[in-house]
Amino acid sequence: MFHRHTLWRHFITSLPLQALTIGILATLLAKLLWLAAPATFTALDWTVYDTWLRHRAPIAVSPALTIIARDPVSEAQFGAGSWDRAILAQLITTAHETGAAAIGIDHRFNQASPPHLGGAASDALLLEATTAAGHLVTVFADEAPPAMDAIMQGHLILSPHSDHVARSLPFFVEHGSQTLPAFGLALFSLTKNQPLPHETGATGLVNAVGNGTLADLPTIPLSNVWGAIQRHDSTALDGWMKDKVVVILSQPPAQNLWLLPTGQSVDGMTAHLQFLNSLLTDNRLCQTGPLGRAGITMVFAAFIAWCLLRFHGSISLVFAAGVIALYAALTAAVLGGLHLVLPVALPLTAALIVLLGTTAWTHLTAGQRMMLLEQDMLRIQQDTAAVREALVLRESRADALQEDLDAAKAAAAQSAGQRQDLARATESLRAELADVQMQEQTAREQLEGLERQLHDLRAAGSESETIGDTALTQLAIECRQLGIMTRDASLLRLFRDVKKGAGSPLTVLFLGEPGTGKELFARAVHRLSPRSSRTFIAVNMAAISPELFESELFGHTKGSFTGATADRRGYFELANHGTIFLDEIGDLRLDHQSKLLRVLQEKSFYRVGATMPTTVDVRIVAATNRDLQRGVSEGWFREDLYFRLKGLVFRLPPLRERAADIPLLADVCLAEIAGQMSRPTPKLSNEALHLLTEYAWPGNVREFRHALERAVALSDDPVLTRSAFSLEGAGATPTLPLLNPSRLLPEPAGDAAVLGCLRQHGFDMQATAKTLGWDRSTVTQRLKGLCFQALVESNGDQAKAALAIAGDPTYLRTVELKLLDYHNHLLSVIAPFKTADEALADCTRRFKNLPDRHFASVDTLVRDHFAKIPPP
Ligand SMILES: Nc1ncnc2c1ncn2[C@@H]1O[C@H](COP(=O)(O)OP(=O)(O)OP(=O)(O)O)[C@@H](O)[C@H]1O
Repeated sequence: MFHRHTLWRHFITSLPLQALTIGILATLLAKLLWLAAPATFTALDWTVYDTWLRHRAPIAVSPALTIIARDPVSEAQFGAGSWDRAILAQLITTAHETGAAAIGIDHRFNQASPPHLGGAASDALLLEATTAAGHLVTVFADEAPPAMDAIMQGHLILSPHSDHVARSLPFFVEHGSQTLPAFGLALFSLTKNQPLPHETGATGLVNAVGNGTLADLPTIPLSNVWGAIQRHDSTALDGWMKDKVVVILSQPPAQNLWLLPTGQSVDGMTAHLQFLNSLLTDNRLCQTGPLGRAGITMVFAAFIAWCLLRFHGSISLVFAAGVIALYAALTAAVLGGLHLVLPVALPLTAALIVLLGTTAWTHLTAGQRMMLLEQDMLRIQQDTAAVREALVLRESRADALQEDLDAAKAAAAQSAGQRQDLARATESLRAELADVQMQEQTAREQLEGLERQLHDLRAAGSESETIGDTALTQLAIECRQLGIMTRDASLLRLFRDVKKGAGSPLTVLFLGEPGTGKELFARAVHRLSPRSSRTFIAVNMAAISPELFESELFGHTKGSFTGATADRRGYFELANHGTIFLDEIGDLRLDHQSKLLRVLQEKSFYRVGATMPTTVDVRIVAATNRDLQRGVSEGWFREDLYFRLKGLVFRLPPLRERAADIPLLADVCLAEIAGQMSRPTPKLSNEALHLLTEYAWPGNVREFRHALERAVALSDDPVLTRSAFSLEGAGATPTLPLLNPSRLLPEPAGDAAVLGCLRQHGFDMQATAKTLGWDRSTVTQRLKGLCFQALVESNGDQAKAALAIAGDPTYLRTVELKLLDYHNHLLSVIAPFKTADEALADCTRRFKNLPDRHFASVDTLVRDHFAKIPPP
């Protein structure tokens, strides 16, 4: 089952999920706003439709429709009010006999004719005519005679929206137990001989010809038709009525008017006839239903939310605006092309809500997302370190096996007697080698995958932070006041978090390479904390002599040991109510670690020689450039102490990852250095600045400052050029340009250059070999020679030798492993021999690819080894 925390982590790291949630909430909120102001939202929602209706090209008038309407002549002839129903009966009979496809009349059969209009005789004639016509639709009347049951009755109702504009008519309305179809719809079904549709809740949109008045439809004056009937003019009657939908408008114009989107007020019959015309000309308009509208709004809102979350700053706004504009164009295109009306108000309101909501959400969760990203990065960094270690071991194993294989092959060629044994040994070595090479390849692929993930996370980390330029500038000013020079966004963000954490009592741990400013930040924590008016004590744990550890840290009482001539307070007491900075905490011996742990846990300790404990109130800040996590897994750092120190952890980025800081630091340092030497401040040439920016700076700002000091001291020029800096000196790690490396470093290239290239590639043999254009075993032999040489120079101290080769502590572990492996292999090769000379003779054969200059080191190592073996 999913843990709540896991779900939250999953949610906050998944952009699509967040976008979808924001989309759903925005849709709901937009709907609520709609309910609060329905008229405004309705008017906005139909803007595109209303505008389109007024400005589009007029739709066709159906040739299959004939509307017979009263005219001044007929008014004079038959009177201005209701007619004698015998006239209507005559018109219906004529239409029927002429072959009309369907007949519609606006007559209501709910009252008997008065005697002066024909009375019962005319009623009988009309009933007879309508019954004979069959295909006939009348307007619904409450109490129609029973004989009307065979004839269809339609309603003339429209459904005005909340802004009082009538844009649609209901397909059906309920009246008591009856379901009445719309007049136009009923006529259309009759004409086409189709059953009425079963869409009870559906509505039809009016797609009016012209302005939507009756005059825009094909009307024929009643007097003309009547004249033709009198003259028996069958040609004219055929032209008007044959195979057509004939609608006879016998009633004086109705008083009940509806406002159309075109701005015209029309009666219900006109609107229904407009609808009928749109059906006959296949110009029926559709609109999305409530579910469709909600769905479209949700997708639209979620997409905008995704744009805002995915891209930051003004780019995200440009994307969001683009999506909105695209949707507006789409609504117009879909209405014009597909005759489908898409929602407008709901999506636009939701978009606005998303715009505000997403900005607020991003700000509210920025800290959390950053924390999760950092956790992920830390985890992947640990995985990467483990895989790198596995890779190094496999790589070394593969190289050693290759050497053994070569030696076995050479032996097999020389010794005829043991040929079979040697062939078997060769075969098994070959199989083992293939196996190890495969494992190496797998580890390499895994490593590449992890490094890609790390890269993506770093990119996400720098993207997901949305501190504006003004905020960054303000942070840079605050940093400067504390002596921290930077304009790097990641360091400024870290400073912002340090500022936040400084107020809490939590222990702070700074990690980072030497010279990255850990002590500077530790002092900043103190100055930004409520303890800033009290003492700040910095203790270098690596520099305290082991014998004096307790006395230095906890103090002693007079006479507690020889030389303790008076009571003395230790650093913890001196820092009481203030801050103690435990620098180089990773270099603390294990026995001292447990003593320190007790103080951190209990905030009390015994002075050396004291019988009563001393209690203090101190804020702990610690720093190290060593990997404490690895220390825990390798056993040189106590896990409980590590957890005590891990209150707030900050990893300071190395200078090479903060290229923007180089010019700033150069300006500040040069001004300071020149001031100290009472000289005018020199400038840096562009080339020199480029060199400083390209350099890897393993000693970070400290090394950077020293390089500038050296350059200023040795040059009198007002402009420091590239030649003023000797960065390829001891311990330097030049960054090799990515030119054709094989041309740059021919085979006899100096060891320093090969080492530089190895460091540049993090001691990845394959990558180094590729850059140099050599095969991997040549690079391995070079590194092996260098490792042997470093071992000799450090008198067999493997840690020291590894550090000399690694240069940068980041790769110390990798080099340590390789060095150990090379050395162990050498020892395993010479193990069977009794004397150094015999062993060396075998080494010459075995390590035939090792550069000659390194054999002196092999010689020393082998002889030292045999010198240590006691004589039998
Ligand atoms: N951002 C910075 N702005 C100005 N000076 C800096 C900056 N970072 C480091 N320095 C300077 O670099 C030198 C080394 O800094 P600091 O001692 O704080 O580094 P550190 O990480 O604690 O080094 P170590 O691990 O070797 O103790 C100091 O002189 C410090 O003032």
